[in-house]
This record gives sequence, C-alpha cells and structure tokens, in this order.
Amino acid sequence: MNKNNSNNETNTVLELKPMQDFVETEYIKNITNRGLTYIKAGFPVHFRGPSGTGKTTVAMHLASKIGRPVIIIHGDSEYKTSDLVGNESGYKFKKLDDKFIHTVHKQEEEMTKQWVNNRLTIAVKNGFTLIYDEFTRSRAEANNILLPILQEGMMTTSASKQEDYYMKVHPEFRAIFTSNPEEYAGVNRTQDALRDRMVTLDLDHFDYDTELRITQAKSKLTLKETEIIVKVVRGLRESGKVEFDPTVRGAIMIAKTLATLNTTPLKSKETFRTICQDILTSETSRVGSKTNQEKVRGIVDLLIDKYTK
Ligand SMILES: Nc1ncnc2c1ncn2[C@@H]1O[C@H](COP(=O)(O)OP(=O)(O)OP(=O)(O)O)[C@@H](O)[C@H]1O
Repeated sequence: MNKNNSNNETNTVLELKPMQDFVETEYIKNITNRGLTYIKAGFPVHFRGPSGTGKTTVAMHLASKIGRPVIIIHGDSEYKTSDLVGNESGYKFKKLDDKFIHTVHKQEEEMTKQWVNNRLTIAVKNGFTLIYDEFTRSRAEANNILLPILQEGMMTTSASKQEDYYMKVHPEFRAIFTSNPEEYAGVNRTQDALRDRMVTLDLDHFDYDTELRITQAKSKLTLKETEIIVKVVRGLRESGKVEFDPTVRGAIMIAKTLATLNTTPLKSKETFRTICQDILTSETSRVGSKTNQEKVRGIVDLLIDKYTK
C-alpha cells in the first residue's frame, strides 16, 4: 500500500464486490449496460446528475463489472496536480559500511528523494479502473493532467523530475467520472475539454419502481408501507414547489427511522408525519428559510393524508 505523504491519504486499491443490497431494475440495468458498452469501446464514461440520482453507486457497479482493481478519487477544490499524480516526498536513507578499511568503519548516509505515486499514477500504470467522483469539484488546472491520458494514452508526469517523464497508459486502464451539474460553475475550458473526451450519460431521479425497491432494500419495511413513503417523497418532488428536490436519500432516511422505531406509516400516522416533516424540510430547504419550510410542511401534510387513508 502506498501512502501519499503530502496529505496523508491512503492510496487504497479496492477489489469491488457486488453491493449487498444492490437493486438492479430495468433502469439500472439499462444505464449500466450503456456504460459498459462505451467502456468496452475504449471511452471513459461520465455519469452526470443532481444529488441522490445514484451516480456513485452506478459508477461502482460498472467498475465491479469491469472486474479490475479500482482506485477512487473524490474531486476537491484544494487538489493540485501532484495530489493526483504524486510528488517527491521525504528522503530515503541508505547506510554504507566501508568494509575495506577494517580499522575505520566509515558510515555514510546517502539521501535520495523518494517519489510517491498518487492514485492517478497507480491506476494508469497498473491498468486499474479509476472512479473520479465529483471530478468538477477539482480545479481545471489540477485536472489538466487527464487530457493526454484520455486523448493520447500518455501520461506526462511534468509535476516531477522523475525518470519516466512520459508514461504509456496501461491498456487496461479505464476511467469512470461523476459530476453534479448544479455544482458546475461557469465557463471552465479544461473541464469542457475533458468532457469532450468522455461519453456523458445523464441521470435523473429514479423511476418509481427503482426508488421503491431501493428504499425497501435499505429499510426492510413491507412493500405496502414503503410505497406510502415513496409516494410522499415523489409527490413533494413533483409538486415543483420546493427549493431543492427531495431525493431517494430522504425516502431511505424516513424508512430506516421508522424501522428503527419498529413502526410504520400505517401503524403510527403521527410519528410518520413528524419524521417526514423533519427529514423532508431538512433535505429540501438548505438555507433554513421559514417560508420554505412552512410550504414543505403544508404539502407533506396533504400527501400523508392522501396516502395513509
Ligand atoms: N442501485 C442501487 N441499489 C441500492 N441502493 C442504491 C442504488 N442506487 C443508489 N442507491 C442508494 O441511493 C442513495 C443515493 O445514491 P448515490 O450516493 O449513488 O447518488 P449520487 O448521485 O452519487 O449522490 P451525490 O451526488 O449526492 O453523491 C445512496 O444511499 C445509495 O446507496
């Protein structure tokens, strides 16, 4: 295992196994198969969509289908190219014992700077699958290094003075990207240039069947009880009156909280109401505006009455 001394993160190589409660509906199969087709054709795939639309999960699922070891990078505005590629870090000490002059045991310490590979280099060199989650969060200057990798199959380790200045990308190297368009701020030429070199698949909130099955898989409530939760969450989303759409995460949180309390929407409508109000106002109004929260409460109340009759 390699350590990145500059920020103390671990360059973990993962062997992805299928997720235990992974839900594979027609929608998920379709998006995964499309992704796999482009990967097989040699193109990087980019899953783009708002928060909670399953980008990271689909990326991991696709990576597990590719079947190679996986390296994950999470986009970060603080990243420099060296955080992706690696840098010279610390010193390697080598002690020399001069055995020829027996009377004088001369000891020398030879110091050589050590190159520490970071995750991108490890993936490119060994032909691993790279998942670059939320890549647009990193600055364009840091991501610049990806252009020749995706375009020419060549990595230029210009951030260093290491010997192999140009490194050929391993033929089994594959890259999967995710991004959230809500976070994509303004004109950023490198990010656009990168996007031209990948196939972007847009994800939206899950269809009813997928959202229902994911919520049920995570909570183990019955299908009938889970349906009520999912209908309330979708009803709020489809009302078009909220600041931020509630996601499958809201439905999962409500269902898991009810399961922990050993109750259900039909067993205790009032507990269900309180939990929905708390979780859904929290998910949909991020600045905590009272007017928005009141609006959400009103819509949620009506939806609960409608679906728990
Ligand atoms: N196919 C699936 N099977 C089971 N659970 C899933 C599936 N897809 C998504 N989920 C669950 O739905 C939630 C949201 O998914 P995920 O984190 O992949 O979305 P995302 O679009 O990457 O979100 P964000 O942009 O906020 O990171 C997670 O709790 C995840 O475990």
